Amino acid sequence: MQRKEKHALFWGVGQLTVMSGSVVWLAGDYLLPLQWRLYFCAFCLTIGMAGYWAGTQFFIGRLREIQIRWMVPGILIAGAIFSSLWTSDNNWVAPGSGAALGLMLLWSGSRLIGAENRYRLLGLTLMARGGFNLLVAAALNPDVLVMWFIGSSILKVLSMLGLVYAVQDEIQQRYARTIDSLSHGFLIRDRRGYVQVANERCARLLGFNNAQELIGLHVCDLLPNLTRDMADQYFRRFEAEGVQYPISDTAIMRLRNGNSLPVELLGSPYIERGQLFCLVQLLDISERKKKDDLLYQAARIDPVTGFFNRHALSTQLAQELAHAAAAGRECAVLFIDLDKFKRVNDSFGHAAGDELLRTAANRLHGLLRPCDVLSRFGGDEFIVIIPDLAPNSAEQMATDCAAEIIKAMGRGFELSYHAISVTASIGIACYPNHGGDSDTLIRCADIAMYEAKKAGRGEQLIFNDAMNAATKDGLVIDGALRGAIEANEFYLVYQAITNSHTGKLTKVEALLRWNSSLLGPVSPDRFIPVAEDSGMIIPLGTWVLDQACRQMAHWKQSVLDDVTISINVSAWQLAAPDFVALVSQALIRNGLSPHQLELELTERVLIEDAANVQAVLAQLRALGVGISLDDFGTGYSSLSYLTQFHLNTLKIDRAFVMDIEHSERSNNLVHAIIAMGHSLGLQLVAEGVETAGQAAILEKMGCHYLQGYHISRPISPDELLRFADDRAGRAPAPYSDYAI
Ligand SMILES: Nc1nc2c(ncn2[C@@H]2O[C@@H]3COP(=O)(O)O[C@H]4[C@@H](O)[C@H](n5cnc6c(=O)[nH]c(N)nc65)O[C@@H]4COP(=O)(O)O[C@H]3[C@H]2O)c(=O)[nH]1
Repeated sequence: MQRKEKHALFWGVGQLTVMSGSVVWLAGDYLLPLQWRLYFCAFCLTIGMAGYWAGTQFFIGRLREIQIRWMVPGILIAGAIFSSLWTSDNNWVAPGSGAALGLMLLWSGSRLIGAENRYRLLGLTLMARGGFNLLVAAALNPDVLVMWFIGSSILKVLSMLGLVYAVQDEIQQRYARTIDSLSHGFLIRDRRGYVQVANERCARLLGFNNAQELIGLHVCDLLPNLTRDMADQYFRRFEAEGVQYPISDTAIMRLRNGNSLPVELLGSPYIERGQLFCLVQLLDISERKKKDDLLYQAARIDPVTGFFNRHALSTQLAQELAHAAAAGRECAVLFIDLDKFKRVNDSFGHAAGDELLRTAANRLHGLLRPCDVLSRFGGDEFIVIIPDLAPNSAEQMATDCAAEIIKAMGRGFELSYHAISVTASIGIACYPNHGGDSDTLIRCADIAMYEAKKAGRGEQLIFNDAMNAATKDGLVIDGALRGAIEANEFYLVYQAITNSHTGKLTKVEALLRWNSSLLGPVSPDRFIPVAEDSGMIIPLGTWVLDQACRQMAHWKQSVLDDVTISINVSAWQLAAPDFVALVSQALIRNGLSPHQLELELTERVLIEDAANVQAVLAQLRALGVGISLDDFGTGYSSLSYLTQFHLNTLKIDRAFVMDIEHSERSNNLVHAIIAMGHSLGLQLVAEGVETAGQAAILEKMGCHYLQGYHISRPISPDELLRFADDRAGRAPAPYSDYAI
């Protein structure tokens, strides 16, 4: 039972028993014999007084448990005393009761007047009633009884009003205290949208001095993005059936000082006097929103460069493509890869790598239009979206932009502690020519970038279908390469390299062959680049080194005992930290002397990672292993490599040898290479010698060794042995019968 109801109960019981006692006494002997009326009235009086006393104590919060426990015995004792007093002289019943009641009411009124303000009216009326009762008790006669009845009825009505006022005020105060103690802002709006009730927290949240200032404002005054229509519609949602309460929404509220505050609104409807109201809780979510924003940023922004990351790029590109499709425009995607970035990271550390990425990104950004989008796609890869291009202009715009980027990247970077030069390779794909969705366009641009990288550093290429086919081929080969070593699908063939003057077999080149169980024979030109990309070249290269050395060991004591075997080594193998150890172990394991092994490198290997390569080559040279530069003349052809890397052998590419008989230019070029090789003390091998005429010219020019189909095709070990036997037994002569 609620507090006020208990109070009403006590007072009600008091009132009722007093009235019953009065009625029974006034009814006289008609109702009960005197003795019984005396008992009844004595107990009615004590119960009535106990009711007033307990009600008052309860009202002012002083009613204790022990007092309640003693109430019944107290009533019985007091009732017994009254009845024994009145039995001796019943003239005292009416004045005694009036006086006792009057004193009780005076006490009750004085307690209430001394309590809170809201009890004053009630207290006054009780005191008036008490005084009135005492007066009447003092001058009791039949006329006074009527007056007493009328007067006390009026005062009772006034007491009731005082009670109603006190109770209502207390309920309101309690209600206000409750909503003010809520940690959330809280307001009640009516059907028209006007604030009816608000708590202090709500006022503080919205920058008002007190809740009163909010009363009467329209919700549209607090929510800048809300129109009256929308506010009305919002309300109608409550009237719709099946809606779960509270309805939750987030909104930006306008503060009194004009600032805004993100809040979560929880709205619950309720009906009061047939009117629909909405009770709204306001939760300040500015901290949560800040965190959300941070998370959102973190999910979209690359922490190193501060530009979009891969995830944001896809979303952005999808939006640009949707816009382009709707507006009949074109769009270009530039896939940019910083060449040699890995080397910067490895040599100068990640801090320098990050600084390079940041500087490069800022430089890139400086070249773009405001509407272009720059993102770091991962590692050293950036993607630029050039949106909103006129029909048939995307490729031109993209190549112009790519040319500017390549130029800008080529200017070199002054980092905090290092000056670094990098180049950029760029692949371009355009919407709608190369694809209609972001994944396809990014993939196409990536493929084109890869091809651009293959074509040389600092290049740009637009995607075409042939590139796609090459990539698909690469993927198929990549899949088939897995497990191919374990399945013994590789073998080596050997191509003779003979002395140009004597025809004696001096060296053999080990060439890798792959007979794939899935794809059949696959040429090294197809699978070596794929193996290099996937990293498979490391175990494959180790296998070749081991196999070639083992074969050499097998040829010991034969006619091939003193030939040198040369094997091709890719850049990745050379970069592996244990490469020198692997070479040395292979030699020891197979009982070979280091000068019997020559490693063939391409020019690209030398420039990829010059500092590291130089160190590794120095160790290999120290070991006694020969180093030969393959395909000389096709790539960078920098003379500085020849001195810088202390090479033993220079292999002249077959592209020059091929035309030597008919092209004066090739002839002059080969001549110059041979002369230069002589001056540097290098051994010279001419590759791709296919005719006797070529062999004769090369011999005349002073080329030391010849290799090519004219001498022998790459052949199996047994055939090579027969070839060597044959050569050892007869005079120098053109030879081309061995072929596989
Ligand atoms: N047209 C013509 N071609 C001639 C003639 N004489 C030799 N050839 C071919 O020229 C290539 C010489 O090998 P390369 O320049 O090192 O070029 C090699 C080498 O770069 C790479 N390669 C082969 N085996 C290995 C290996 O074990 N490891 C690595 N990393 N690369 C290898 O694959 C390339 C191609 O190898 P192959 O297909 O075996 O092709 C071989 C050989 O068959 C000729 O007179 N005319």
